[in-house]
Amino acid sequence: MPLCQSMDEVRANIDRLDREILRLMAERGTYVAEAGRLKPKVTDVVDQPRIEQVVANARALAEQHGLDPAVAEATYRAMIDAFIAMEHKVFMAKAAG
Ligand SMILES: C=C(O[C@@H]1C=C(C(=O)O)C=C[C@H]1O)C(=O)O
Repeated sequence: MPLCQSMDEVRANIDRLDREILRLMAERGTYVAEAGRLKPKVTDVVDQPRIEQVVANARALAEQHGLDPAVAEATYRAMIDAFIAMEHKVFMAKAAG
């Protein structure tokens, strides 16, 4: 049973889901900023074991929801890279006083 009858319908649904994803990404970003505020040393900003744990969680959740885990992993690695850049800025602003 197809989900959509037209490309307009496909894109309306993608846009609807992107609004939710972006709202959740913004909320996620507030906690990444908190990490930048709480970490004592700049070398703590990139925590490789934690990154691998987040990616493994994303792959497992993707499988549960019927998403290709490779898509989840690529998306999460790109997202975490961008959040780390943001966290680094927060850390440097804090360190500058
Ligand atoms: C938020 C953290 O900082 C970084 C960002 C992460 C993320 O976006 O999930 C994970 C690991 C960190 O390198 C953290 O250490 O938990």
